[in-house]
Amino acid sequence: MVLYPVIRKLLEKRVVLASASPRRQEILSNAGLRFEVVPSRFTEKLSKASFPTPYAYAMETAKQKALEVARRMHQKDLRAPDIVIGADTIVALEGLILEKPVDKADAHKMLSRLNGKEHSVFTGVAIVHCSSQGGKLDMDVWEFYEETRVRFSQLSEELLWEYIHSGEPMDKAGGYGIQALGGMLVESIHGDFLNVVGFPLNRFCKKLAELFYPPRPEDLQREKQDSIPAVDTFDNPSDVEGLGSSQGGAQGVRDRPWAEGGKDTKDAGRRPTVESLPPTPVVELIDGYKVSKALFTACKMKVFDLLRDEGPLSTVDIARKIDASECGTGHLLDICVAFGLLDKTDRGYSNTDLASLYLLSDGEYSLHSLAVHNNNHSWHLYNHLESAIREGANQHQRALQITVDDPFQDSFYRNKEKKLQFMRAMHGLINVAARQAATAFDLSRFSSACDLGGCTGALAYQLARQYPGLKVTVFDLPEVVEDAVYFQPGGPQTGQVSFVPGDFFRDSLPEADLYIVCRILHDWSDDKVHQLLSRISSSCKPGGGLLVLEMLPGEDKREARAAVVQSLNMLVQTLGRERTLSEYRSLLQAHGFADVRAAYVGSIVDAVLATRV
Ligand SMILES: Cc1cn([C@@H]2O[C@H](COP(=O)(O)OP(=O)(O)OP(=O)(O)O)[C@@H](O)[C@H]2O)c(=O)[nH]c1=O
Repeated sequence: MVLYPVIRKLLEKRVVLASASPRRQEILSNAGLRFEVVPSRFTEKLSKASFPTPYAYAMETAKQKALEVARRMHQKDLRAPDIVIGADTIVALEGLILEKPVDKADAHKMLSRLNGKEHSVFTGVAIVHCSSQGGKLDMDVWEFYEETRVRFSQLSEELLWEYIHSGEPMDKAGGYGIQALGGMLVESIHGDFLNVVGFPLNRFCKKLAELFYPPRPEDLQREKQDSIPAVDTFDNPSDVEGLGSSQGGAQGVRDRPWAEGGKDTKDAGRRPTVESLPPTPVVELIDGYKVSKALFTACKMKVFDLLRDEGPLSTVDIARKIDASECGTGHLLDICVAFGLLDKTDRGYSNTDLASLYLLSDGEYSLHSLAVHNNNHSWHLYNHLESAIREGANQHQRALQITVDDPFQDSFYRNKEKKLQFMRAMHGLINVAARQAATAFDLSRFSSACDLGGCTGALAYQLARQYPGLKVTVFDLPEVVEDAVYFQPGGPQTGQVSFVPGDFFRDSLPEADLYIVCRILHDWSDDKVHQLLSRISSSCKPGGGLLVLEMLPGEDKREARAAVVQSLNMLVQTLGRERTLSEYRSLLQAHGFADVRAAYVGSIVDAVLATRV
């Protein structure tokens, strides 16, 4: 029996599980999936230190496992499967990533660490969608992860050793198997059990459903209920696929009684009554701005820095130190707790791991400046969203009394403090996305790259780290380059990266095998994009590459919420918009690029790589 209709869709495809884990095989075959098993030969040797989070490491390993199998199968019989699934399960405790123990002593070390404490189990999953044309393999990658929190009870040495001698720990992340004897070590679990066992089946099904049946607004209600549709909900999967986005077909409303409540319905008897109203995400949507604003304010008032330096602290102490009322501070802190940014115990408030990672003003992956930038700048523009919608244009004139021909030169770069604020915000954002962007494709065939509009060099340094033979030039306006020095990391990569001042619309571009535009094209109108692509195309040698890093909305390939929000943002703030993969494909082909490939890698950017003909 197949509960999720999307599993049925996969029955028509050649699916390969790139995993030797018997648990994964069992979980997926129990779900009714039909697949071949081709264990990956990718050795799990990625440098853990180069990942901002444990789950980023698990997702990358999962992706590499799946890509290795897809490439190998393609090479072997020139027929890649349609879909390759890779997964990687890790245990994370206090910043440490635990994989499978190498021997009994290692298992003992791991289990002793976990003893009496709560840890997280992350499984990263990569779904690689393959297609081949003329013998060339194209791969789109979709990735996600699931976290489950597991608490071990306090265990004696004797019990630990007895468990280790059972042999069970050896092929399992963290040195235990929750599904068997190891279940006795576990006091509590919060989250998906199967995720601990090795495969987050529930999230996998939801992800597939998103990919194959992108959600319609009215589906949000059901999503909120987080339910798996009943068996008979989608008897014929094609019914669901065929639903139009506007009115919904006759088949479509079968499992959406609320869809019939509209003015035009003939069946007014099925209108929801106040007793039968479904849970609504609308209030949450309405309240969204309050939460954003609370986060901006906590960042501005440096609450997270304070708690890093002096926490845990009580409300009274925090209020005194940030020079605020006790009652107001209490509200702010409670919101931060409710949204997972602060922990509250008898000893007071302290930062959660999430806040420590992203919200300290000087953290390596700090998004603090991005929050402050949204507060100080974007917020004012969004006050005029209605005008932006009516006029189809950005709102600098109305909100900030400036006419904008160039959204950067005119609004940020005229004032040193504004410029640095903007650079800090972009630096944080790109730093978080840089690793996924740099590894979305294998770029090792290029020996030089030029990052156009590369700002502080956040992406350039990550590229240098990933490809030790690559020389990267960051090309940006003189006023940006003069301050990029404040953002340079130390380390061996410094020598690989250089900065050249210039305007990519006017000055000649530095020579390179690979040109990169990361979150640049979305700032500009089609005319300007054509101008820039034509300049890149003239500088790029045949066989050279162009890597476009932008969000890719539409294409029915994945949930596109972040991309459509970003596209709206471009309307309000710039002269551009987000473009779909088909649009990029046409643009790039029009300027002499071919072999256009996409990788759906993250929530901040996706990647499109093309080769100069
Ligand atoms: C915490 C826990 C883990 N596991 C197993 O740990 C392996 C992780 O290793 P991996 O590297 O993700 O996978 P693998 O087994 O090496 O297979 P592959 O996908 O080929 O790399 C997987 O087996 C999982 O089931 C359990 O069976 N039970 C548990 O409670």
